[in-house]
Amino acid sequence: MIKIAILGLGTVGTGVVKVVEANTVPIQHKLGQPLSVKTALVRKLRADPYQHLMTENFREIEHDGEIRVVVETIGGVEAAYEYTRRCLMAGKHVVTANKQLVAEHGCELLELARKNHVNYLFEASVGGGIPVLHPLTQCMAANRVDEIYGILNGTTNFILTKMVKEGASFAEVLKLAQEKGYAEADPTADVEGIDAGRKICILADLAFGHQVDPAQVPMEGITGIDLKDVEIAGRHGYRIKLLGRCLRLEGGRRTAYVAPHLISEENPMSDVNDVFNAVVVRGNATGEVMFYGKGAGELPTASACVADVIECLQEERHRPEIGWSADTGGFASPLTLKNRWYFRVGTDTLSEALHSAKVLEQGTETAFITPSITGTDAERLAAYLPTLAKMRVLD
Ligand SMILES: NC(=O)C1=CN([C@@H]2O[C@H](COP(=O)(O)OP(=O)(O)OC[C@H]3O[C@@H](n4cnc5c(N)ncnc54)[C@H](OP(=O)(O)O)[C@@H]3O)[C@@H](O)[C@H]2O)C=CC1
Ligand SMILES: N[C@@H](CC=O)C(=O)O
Ligand code: NA
Repeated sequence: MIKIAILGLGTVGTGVVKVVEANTVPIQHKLGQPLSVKTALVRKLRADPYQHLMTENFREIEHDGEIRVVVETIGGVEAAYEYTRRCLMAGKHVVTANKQLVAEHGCELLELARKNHVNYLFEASVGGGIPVLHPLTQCMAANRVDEIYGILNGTTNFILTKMVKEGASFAEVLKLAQEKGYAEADPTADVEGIDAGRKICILADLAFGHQVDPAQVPMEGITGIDLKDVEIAGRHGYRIKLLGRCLRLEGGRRTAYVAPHLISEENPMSDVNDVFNAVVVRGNATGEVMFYGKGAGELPTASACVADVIECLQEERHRPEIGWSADTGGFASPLTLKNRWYFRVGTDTLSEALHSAKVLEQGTETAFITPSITGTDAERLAAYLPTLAKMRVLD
């Protein structure tokens, strides 16, 4: 019998126990032995179906020689960082869903894992249950990855879908997303684009092999989206989605950002709804490859955690190099990127200078799409016009 422990018995932690219990047969088939959860660290003991697993004492897990893999689902940085370090130093593999910790300290924790001859795996941290990090680093290993973009946050995609399709209010759908276990403990991270920002940083780290500092990545969420723009975009063949995007630039530089985009209805990404996420990876040999599935929720996320547990146990003697350097040099501002931009301005005419813009609608306000311009030029234009909305178009 192989024993594992869980740190934090919330939505994902509980899902891990459920997946291990529900899938004993297929898991045993892969490991040659049964797998079971021995201990779960909680802040406070409570009445719960899994009360028999609970401890409030981290040292019980740290010093338990029987526990070979620890699944960290506490979230945040402080306690999660300290416990992860201590588990790795105690010679235990660590698996996590915690994108904040991976985005901020992943490179360093991978190095610590390497030194201690164990694994640090985090497939659940991006795209929840969608396999994306393994395909990126393994199946697409023969490519130079030039771009990744995607819908990376289940909560905001769920909110946008329900608001647009069912006319639900923002507050009511956010509450529903929290009840379903999709949202972060502090949902500001979801709605302000910070969660998607952490995920695009992890994708960029792995794709480009260099640390991307989340503090350098502009992150815009969905709170500024006006349903009026959703309607205008819809009448002209576009949908509005929150995208994370990272690109390789000329000269070896890289950039990343999160922002709402207009997406043509012809692009399958425009039809990714509810809690579903989709990630497109553009490799120089494969062209665009798209990954699609549930980006949040108890069981999909737990599925990715347990798969990482199985991988750690299967590959105890084989640790492939992920290739993620702590060097942050070469990161460029996404304002240098050229795109067409959607604008809605509070005026009924456009100046001569904007004659090349494609006007979508004109009344007391004007909605138009610019030719391809840099983010800096779009900012200048926004300062010059009475701008009510401004968004990149996914070209
Ligand atoms: N929910 C989802 O769909 C997904 C979540 N994730 C990530 O997974 C992680 C966990 O998320 P989720 O399960 O939703 O969050 P929850 O808030 O549901 O669970 C976190 C659990 O950790 C416990 N905890 C907090 N601090 C400590 C501590 N010091 N010692 C022991 N236990 C502690 C909390 O206890 P208490 O209640 O007492 O605070 C809570 O039960 C996060 O990093 C999140 O970003 C990733 C993908 C999807
Ligand atoms: N809060 C996150 C959870 C999964 O990463 C989301 O909504 O995507
Ligand atoms: Na994943």
